[in-house]
Amino acid sequence: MAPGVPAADVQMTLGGKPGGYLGSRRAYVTFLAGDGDYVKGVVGLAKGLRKARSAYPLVVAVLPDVPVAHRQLLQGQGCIVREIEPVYPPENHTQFAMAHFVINYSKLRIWNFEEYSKMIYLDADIQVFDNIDHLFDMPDGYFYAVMDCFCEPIWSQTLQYSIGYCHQCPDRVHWPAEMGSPPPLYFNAGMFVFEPNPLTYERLLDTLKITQPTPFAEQDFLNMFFEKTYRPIPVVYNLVLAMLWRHPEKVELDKVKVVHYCAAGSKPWRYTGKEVNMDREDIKMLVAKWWDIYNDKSLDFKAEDMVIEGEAFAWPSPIMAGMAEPTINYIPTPSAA
Ligand SMILES: O=c1ccn([C@@H]2O[C@H](COP(=O)(O)OP(=O)(O)O)[C@@H](O)[C@H]2O)c(=O)[nH]1
Ligand SMILES: OC[C@H]1O[C@H](O[C@@H]2[C@@H](O)[C@H](O)[C@@H](O)[C@H](O)[C@@H]2O)[C@H](O)[C@@H](O)[C@H]1O
Repeated sequence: MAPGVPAADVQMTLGGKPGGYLGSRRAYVTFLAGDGDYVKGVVGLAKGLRKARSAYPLVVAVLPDVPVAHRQLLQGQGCIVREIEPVYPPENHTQFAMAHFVINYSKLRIWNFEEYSKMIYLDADIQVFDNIDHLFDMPDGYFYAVMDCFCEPIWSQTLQYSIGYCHQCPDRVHWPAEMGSPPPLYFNAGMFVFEPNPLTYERLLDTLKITQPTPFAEQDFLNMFFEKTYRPIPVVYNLVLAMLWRHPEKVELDKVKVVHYCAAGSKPWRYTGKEVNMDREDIKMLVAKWWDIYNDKSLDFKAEDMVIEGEAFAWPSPIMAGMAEPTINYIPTPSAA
Protein backbone atom coordinates (compact mmCIF):
# COMPACT_ATOMS: atom_id res chain seq x y z
CA MET A 1 0.00 0.00 0.00
CA ALA A 2 1.48 3.29 -1.06
CA PRO A 3 2.27 5.18 2.14
CA GLY A 4 0.27 8.31 2.74
CA VAL A 5 -2.54 7.30 0.39
CA PRO A 6 -5.55 9.33 1.63
CA ALA A 7 -7.94 7.22 3.69
CA ALA A 8 -10.83 7.66 1.29
CA ASP A 9 -8.76 6.30 -1.63
CA VAL A 10 -7.47 3.52 0.58
CA GLN A 11 -11.05 2.47 1.33
CA MET A 12 -11.90 2.58 -2.40
CA THR A 13 -8.75 0.58 -3.14
CA LEU A 14 -9.44 -2.05 -0.55
CA GLY A 15 -12.42 -3.54 -2.26
CA GLY A 16 -13.82 -1.04 -4.67
CA LYS A 17 -16.59 -0.66 -2.10
CA PRO A 18 -16.78 3.00 -1.07
CA GLY A 19 -16.48 3.35 2.70
CA GLY A 20 -16.05 -0.36 3.36
CA TYR A 21 -13.16 -2.50 4.60
CA LEU A 22 -13.52 -5.99 3.18
CA GLY A 23 -13.45 -8.98 5.51
CA SER A 24 -13.75 -7.20 8.83
CA ARG A 25 -17.30 -8.19 9.82
CA ARG A 26 -16.62 -6.62 13.17
CA ALA A 27 -16.34 -2.89 13.78
CA TYR A 28 -16.73 -0.15 16.36
CA VAL A 29 -19.46 2.35 15.57
CA THR A 30 -20.29 5.81 16.84
CA PHE A 31 -22.94 8.39 16.03
CA LEU A 32 -22.43 11.99 14.93
CA ALA A 33 -25.09 14.68 14.44
CA GLY A 34 -24.84 18.38 13.62
CA ASP A 35 -21.97 20.67 12.61
CA GLY A 36 -20.78 21.35 16.14
CA ASP A 37 -17.85 20.17 18.23
CA TYR A 38 -18.83 16.54 18.85
CA VAL A 39 -16.69 15.79 15.78
CA LYS A 40 -13.71 16.36 18.11
CA GLY A 41 -15.03 13.54 20.24
CA VAL A 42 -15.05 11.21 17.23
CA VAL A 43 -11.49 12.22 16.23
CA GLY A 44 -10.39 11.52 19.81
CA LEU A 45 -12.18 8.16 19.79
CA ALA A 46 -10.59 7.12 16.47
CA LYS A 47 -7.13 7.97 17.85
CA GLY A 48 -7.85 6.27 21.16
CA LEU A 49 -8.84 3.01 19.43
CA ARG A 50 -5.62 3.29 17.38
CA LYS A 51 -3.56 3.81 20.53
CA ALA A 52 -5.29 0.78 22.11
CA ARG A 53 -4.29 -1.12 18.96
CA SER A 54 -7.80 -2.29 18.20
CA ALA A 55 -8.02 -4.76 15.33
CA TYR A 56 -11.25 -3.28 14.00
CA PRO A 57 -12.21 -0.08 12.18
CA LEU A 58 -14.44 2.71 13.47
CA VAL A 59 -17.66 3.33 11.55
CA VAL A 60 -19.27 6.75 12.04
CA ALA A 61 -23.03 6.93 11.46
CA VAL A 62 -23.58 10.56 10.44
CA LEU A 63 -26.84 12.47 10.09
CA PRO A 64 -27.27 14.49 6.86
CA ASP A 65 -26.46 17.71 8.76
CA VAL A 66 -22.84 16.68 9.35
CA PRO A 67 -20.76 18.87 7.02
CA VAL A 68 -18.55 17.44 4.26
CA ALA A 69 -15.48 18.98 5.92
CA HIS A 70 -16.19 16.99 9.12
CA ARG A 71 -16.76 13.79 7.10
CA GLN A 72 -13.44 14.28 5.27
CA LEU A 73 -11.68 14.98 8.56
CA LEU A 74 -12.98 11.67 9.93
CA GLN A 75 -12.09 9.73 6.77
CA GLY A 76 -8.63 11.27 7.06
CA GLN A 77 -8.49 9.61 10.50
CA GLY A 78 -9.28 6.21 8.97
CA CYS A 79 -12.99 6.22 9.89
CA ILE A 80 -15.67 4.63 7.69
CA VAL A 81 -18.32 7.35 7.34
CA ARG A 82 -21.89 6.14 6.73
CA GLU A 83 -24.77 8.58 6.31
CA ILE A 84 -28.02 7.60 8.04
CA GLU A 85 -31.47 9.12 7.96
CA PRO A 86 -32.76 10.58 11.24
CA VAL A 87 -35.19 8.55 13.35
CA TYR A 88 -37.78 10.56 15.28
CA PRO A 89 -39.97 9.23 18.10
CA PRO A 90 -43.73 9.34 17.78
CA GLU A 91 -45.26 12.78 18.21
CA ASN A 92 -43.08 14.15 20.97
CA HIS A 93 -45.33 14.72 23.98
CA THR A 94 -42.57 14.37 26.53
CA GLN A 95 -39.90 16.57 28.03
CA PHE A 96 -36.57 14.81 27.41
CA ALA A 97 -34.00 14.98 30.21
CA MET A 98 -31.84 16.90 27.71
CA ALA A 99 -33.45 18.64 24.70
CA HIS A 100 -30.93 17.20 22.25
CA PHE A 101 -31.75 13.62 23.31
CA VAL A 102 -34.44 13.62 20.63
CA ILE A 103 -31.78 13.13 17.92
CA ASN A 104 -30.38 10.09 19.73
CA TYR A 105 -33.16 7.84 18.41
CA SER A 106 -31.20 7.94 15.13
CA LYS A 107 -28.70 5.56 16.77
CA LEU A 108 -31.21 2.82 15.95
CA ARG A 109 -30.08 2.91 12.29
CA ILE A 110 -26.91 1.00 13.23
CA TRP A 111 -28.94 -2.21 13.53
CA ASN A 112 -29.26 -1.99 9.76
CA PHE A 113 -25.48 -2.13 9.17
CA GLU A 114 -25.87 -5.74 8.11
CA GLU A 115 -22.45 -5.96 6.49
CA TYR A 116 -21.22 -6.35 10.07
CA SER A 117 -21.98 -9.38 12.24
CA LYS A 118 -20.93 -7.78 15.58
CA MET A 119 -20.40 -4.16 16.53
CA ILE A 120 -19.48 -2.20 19.62
CA TYR A 121 -21.33 1.12 19.85
CA LEU A 122 -19.50 4.01 21.55
CA ASP A 123 -20.84 7.53 22.06
CA ALA A 124 -18.62 10.30 20.67
CA ASP A 125 -18.00 11.47 24.28
CA ILE A 126 -16.34 8.17 25.13
CA GLN A 127 -12.64 7.34 25.13
CA VAL A 128 -11.13 3.83 24.98
CA PHE A 129 -7.86 3.72 26.96
CA ASP A 130 -7.25 -0.06 26.82
CA ASN A 131 -7.91 -2.67 24.18
CA ILE A 132 -11.45 -4.07 24.46
CA ASP A 133 -11.50 -6.17 21.27
CA HIS A 134 -12.15 -9.27 23.43
CA LEU A 135 -15.73 -8.05 23.90
CA PHE A 136 -16.44 -9.06 20.29
CA ASP A 137 -15.87 -12.69 21.34
CA MET A 138 -18.65 -12.75 23.93
CA PRO A 139 -21.48 -15.21 23.18
CA ASP A 140 -23.90 -14.06 20.44
CA GLY A 141 -27.60 -13.48 21.14
CA TYR A 142 -27.22 -11.01 24.01
CA PHE A 143 -27.04 -7.23 24.44
CA TYR A 144 -24.04 -6.30 26.58
CA ALA A 145 -23.73 -2.94 28.32
CA VAL A 146 -22.76 -1.40 31.66
CA MET A 147 -25.39 -0.56 34.30
CA ASP A 148 -26.19 3.13 34.66
CA CYS A 149 -26.60 5.09 37.90
CA PHE A 150 -29.78 6.91 38.98
CA CYS A 151 -28.24 9.18 41.62
CA GLU A 152 -27.62 12.36 39.61
CA PRO A 153 -30.21 15.19 39.54
CA ILE A 154 -30.75 14.55 35.82
CA TRP A 155 -32.76 11.53 37.07
CA SER A 156 -34.94 13.65 39.37
CA GLN A 157 -38.06 12.95 37.25
CA THR A 158 -37.81 9.23 37.98
CA LEU A 159 -39.32 7.11 40.79
CA GLN A 160 -35.91 5.55 41.53
CA TYR A 161 -34.38 8.96 42.22
CA SER A 162 -37.35 10.12 44.31
CA ILE A 163 -36.92 7.22 46.75
CA GLY A 164 -33.09 7.20 46.55
CA TYR A 165 -32.94 3.74 44.91
CA CYS A 166 -30.03 2.80 42.65
CA HIS A 167 -29.32 -0.72 41.37
CA GLN A 168 -25.60 0.07 41.74
CA CYS A 169 -26.22 -0.30 45.53
CA PRO A 170 -29.62 -2.01 46.05
CA ASP A 171 -28.90 -2.45 49.77
CA ARG A 172 -28.58 1.30 50.45
CA VAL A 173 -32.29 1.94 49.85
CA HIS A 174 -34.34 -1.20 49.26
CA TRP A 175 -37.04 -1.16 46.62
CA PRO A 176 -40.27 -0.88 48.68
CA ALA A 177 -42.06 -4.25 48.76
CA GLU A 178 -45.40 -2.49 48.34
CA MET A 179 -44.15 -1.31 44.94
CA GLY A 180 -43.69 -4.83 43.67
CA SER A 181 -40.42 -6.23 42.32
CA PRO A 182 -37.53 -3.84 41.66
CA PRO A 183 -37.23 -2.44 38.12
CA PRO A 184 -35.11 -4.51 35.70
CA LEU A 185 -31.39 -3.69 35.54
CA TYR A 186 -30.90 -0.56 33.42
CA PHE A 187 -27.91 0.10 31.17
CA ASN A 188 -26.23 3.25 29.98
CA ALA A 189 -26.67 3.43 26.18
CA GLY A 190 -23.40 5.23 25.58
CA MET A 191 -21.62 1.88 25.03
CA PHE A 192 -22.99 -1.52 24.06
CA VAL A 193 -22.09 -4.73 22.21
CA PHE A 194 -24.73 -5.79 19.69
CA GLU A 195 -25.37 -7.74 16.48
CA PRO A 196 -26.76 -5.78 13.51
CA ASN A 197 -29.77 -7.65 12.12
CA PRO A 198 -32.40 -6.47 9.59
CA LEU A 199 -35.23 -8.26 11.43
CA THR A 200 -34.25 -6.70 14.78
CA TYR A 201 -33.94 -3.35 13.00
CA GLU A 202 -37.48 -3.59 11.62
CA ARG A 203 -38.84 -4.65 15.01
CA LEU A 204 -37.06 -1.72 16.67
CA LEU A 205 -38.61 0.81 14.28
CA ASP A 206 -42.06 -0.81 14.44
CA THR A 207 -41.97 -0.89 18.25
CA LEU A 208 -40.78 2.72 18.41
CA LYS A 209 -43.83 3.83 16.43
CA ILE A 210 -46.12 2.63 19.25
CA THR A 211 -43.91 3.56 22.23
CA GLN A 212 -44.46 6.80 24.13
CA PRO A 213 -41.17 8.76 24.39
CA THR A 214 -39.70 9.04 27.92
CA PRO A 215 -37.04 11.37 29.49
CA PHE A 216 -34.01 9.28 28.48
CA ALA A 217 -35.20 8.85 24.94
CA GLU A 218 -33.57 5.97 23.05
CA GLN A 219 -31.73 4.83 26.17
CA ASP A 220 -35.07 4.10 27.87
CA PHE A 221 -36.39 2.56 24.67
CA LEU A 222 -33.38 0.24 24.20
CA ASN A 223 -33.60 -0.85 27.87
CA MET A 224 -37.24 -1.79 27.35
CA PHE A 225 -36.61 -3.50 24.00
CA PHE A 226 -33.60 -5.58 25.14
CA GLU A 227 -34.78 -6.26 28.70
CA LYS A 228 -34.73 -10.04 28.25
CA THR A 229 -31.37 -10.31 26.46
CA TYR A 230 -29.49 -7.58 28.37
CA ARG A 231 -26.39 -8.88 30.17
CA PRO A 232 -24.48 -6.43 32.40
CA ILE A 233 -20.72 -6.13 31.92
CA PRO A 234 -18.29 -4.55 34.41
CA VAL A 235 -18.03 -0.81 34.97
CA VAL A 236 -14.51 -0.79 33.48
CA TYR A 237 -16.13 -0.95 30.02
CA ASN A 238 -18.13 2.30 30.39
CA LEU A 239 -17.28 4.45 33.39
CA VAL A 240 -20.20 6.89 33.70
CA LEU A 241 -18.32 9.67 35.51
CA ALA A 242 -20.97 10.13 38.21
CA MET A 243 -19.87 6.71 39.54
CA LEU A 244 -16.74 8.45 40.88
CA TRP A 245 -18.72 10.44 43.45
CA ARG A 246 -21.90 8.36 43.69
CA HIS A 247 -20.39 4.83 43.97
CA PRO A 248 -16.60 5.25 44.44
CA GLU A 249 -16.43 1.79 46.03
CA LYS A 250 -17.29 0.35 42.61
CA VAL A 251 -14.50 2.13 40.74
CA GLU A 252 -10.80 1.17 40.53
CA LEU A 253 -9.70 3.98 38.24
CA ASP A 254 -6.44 2.31 37.18
CA LYS A 255 -8.44 -0.68 35.89
CA VAL A 256 -10.95 1.39 33.86
CA LYS A 257 -10.70 0.72 30.10
CA VAL A 258 -13.45 3.01 28.79
CA VAL A 259 -14.41 6.45 30.14
CA HIS A 260 -17.74 8.08 29.31
CA TYR A 261 -17.52 11.88 29.62
CA CYS A 262 -21.29 12.26 30.14
CA ALA A 263 -21.44 14.24 33.38
CA ALA A 264 -22.45 17.87 32.90
CA GLY A 265 -19.34 19.90 32.07
CA SER A 266 -17.09 16.89 31.47
CA LYS A 267 -16.88 16.94 27.66
CA PRO A 268 -13.09 17.35 27.29
CA TRP A 269 -13.32 19.62 24.25
CA ARG A 270 -15.61 22.02 26.19
CA TYR A 271 -14.11 21.53 29.67
CA THR A 272 -13.87 24.60 31.93
CA GLY A 273 -13.79 22.89 35.35
CA LYS A 274 -16.54 25.18 36.62
CA GLU A 275 -19.50 22.79 36.83
CA VAL A 276 -20.33 20.70 39.90
CA ASN A 277 -17.67 17.99 40.55
CA MET A 278 -15.60 19.15 37.57
CA ASP A 279 -12.82 20.48 39.85
CA ARG A 280 -12.10 16.98 41.18
CA GLU A 281 -8.52 15.75 40.68
CA ASP A 282 -9.72 12.50 39.04
CA ILE A 283 -11.85 14.45 36.54
CA LYS A 284 -8.95 16.78 35.71
CA MET A 285 -6.71 13.72 35.18
CA LEU A 286 -9.25 11.99 32.90
CA VAL A 287 -9.79 15.14 30.84
CA ALA A 288 -6.01 15.58 30.48
CA LYS A 289 -5.71 11.92 29.38
CA TRP A 290 -8.32 12.56 26.68
CA TRP A 291 -6.39 15.64 25.43
CA ASP A 292 -3.07 13.71 25.43
CA ILE A 293 -4.56 11.33 22.87
CA TYR A 294 -6.39 14.02 20.87
CA ASN A 295 -3.18 16.10 20.53
CA ASP A 296 -0.88 13.13 19.82
CA LYS A 297 0.09 13.52 16.15
CA SER A 298 1.74 10.09 16.15
CA LEU A 299 -1.77 8.66 16.52
CA ASP A 300 -3.07 10.31 13.34
CA PHE A 301 -4.13 7.86 10.65
CA LYS A 302 -1.43 6.80 8.21
CA ALA A 303 -2.36 4.38 5.42
CA GLU A 304 0.79 2.32 6.05
CA ASP A 305 -0.54 1.61 9.57
CA MET A 306 -3.00 -0.79 8.06
CA VAL A 307 -2.30 -4.51 8.00
CA ILE A 308 -4.22 -6.14 5.18
CA GLU A 309 -4.31 -9.93 5.45
CA GLY A 310 -6.01 -11.52 2.47
CA GLU A 311 -9.10 -9.41 2.25
CA ALA A 312 -9.33 -8.85 5.99
CA PHE A 313 -8.48 -5.43 7.27
CA ALA A 314 -6.98 -5.12 10.71
CA TRP A 315 -4.83 -2.80 12.77
CA PRO A 316 -1.89 -4.63 14.36
CA SER A 317 -3.36 -5.51 17.75
CA PRO A 318 -2.15 -7.23 20.95
CA ILE A 319 -4.69 -10.00 20.46
CA MET A 320 -3.41 -10.70 16.96
CA ALA A 321 0.05 -10.86 18.53
CA GLY A 322 -1.26 -13.75 20.63
CA MET A 323 -1.30 -11.78 23.90
CA ALA A 324 -3.44 -13.34 26.61
CA GLU A 325 -6.98 -12.02 26.63
CA PRO A 326 -8.46 -10.79 29.93
CA THR A 327 -11.34 -12.86 31.29
CA ILE A 328 -14.64 -11.08 31.72
CA ASN A 329 -16.51 -11.62 34.99
CA TYR A 330 -20.16 -11.13 34.23
CA ILE A 331 -22.29 -9.41 36.87
CA PRO A 332 -24.94 -12.10 37.48
CA THR A 333 -28.40 -10.67 36.98
CA PRO A 334 -30.58 -11.27 40.11
CA SER A 335 -32.70 -13.87 38.31
CA ALA A 336 -29.55 -15.68 37.25
CA ALA A 337 -27.83 -15.35 40.62
O1 LIG B 1 -24.92 17.64 19.15
C1 LIG B 1 -24.77 16.42 19.32
C2 LIG B 1 -25.25 15.73 20.47
C3 LIG B 1 -25.04 14.37 20.59
N1 LIG B 1 -24.38 13.70 19.59
C4 LIG B 1 -24.16 12.25 19.65
O2 LIG B 1 -25.09 11.66 20.57
C5 LIG B 1 -24.35 11.05 21.65
C6 LIG B 1 -25.14 11.16 22.95
O3 LIG B 1 -25.29 12.52 23.30
P1 LIG B 1 -24.55 13.04 24.64
O4 LIG B 1 -23.11 12.60 24.62
O5 LIG B 1 -24.80 14.47 24.79
O6 LIG B 1 -25.29 12.21 25.75
P2 LIG B 1 -24.74 12.00 27.22
O7 LIG B 1 -24.23 10.60 27.28
O8 LIG B 1 -23.66 13.00 27.49
O9 LIG B 1 -25.97 12.24 27.98
C7 LIG B 1 -23.03 11.84 21.66
O10 LIG B 1 -22.04 11.19 22.37
C8 LIG B 1 -22.75 11.92 20.17
O11 LIG B 1 -22.33 10.66 19.69
C9 LIG B 1 -23.89 14.37 18.46
O12 LIG B 1 -23.26 13.76 17.60
N2 LIG B 1 -24.10 15.71 18.34
O1 LIG C 1 -30.48 9.98 24.82
C1 LIG C 1 -30.35 9.55 26.14
C2 LIG C 1 -28.88 9.54 26.56
O2 LIG C 1 -28.80 8.81 27.75
C3 LIG C 1 -27.49 8.62 28.27
O3 LIG C 1 -27.02 9.86 28.70
C4 LIG C 1 -27.29 10.18 30.05
C5 LIG C 1 -26.96 9.00 30.90
O4 LIG C 1 -25.61 8.66 30.64
C6 LIG C 1 -27.16 9.32 32.35
O5 LIG C 1 -26.84 8.18 33.10
C7 LIG C 1 -26.23 10.40 32.78
O6 LIG C 1 -26.46 10.69 34.14
C8 LIG C 1 -26.54 11.59 31.97
O7 LIG C 1 -25.60 12.59 32.32
C9 LIG C 1 -26.41 11.30 30.50
O8 LIG C 1 -26.83 12.44 29.80
C10 LIG C 1 -26.52 8.04 27.26
O9 LIG C 1 -25.20 8.14 27.78
C11 LIG C 1 -26.58 8.79 25.95
O10 LIG C 1 -25.83 8.05 24.98
C12 LIG C 1 -28.03 8.87 25.48
O11 LIG C 1 -28.48 7.56 25.25
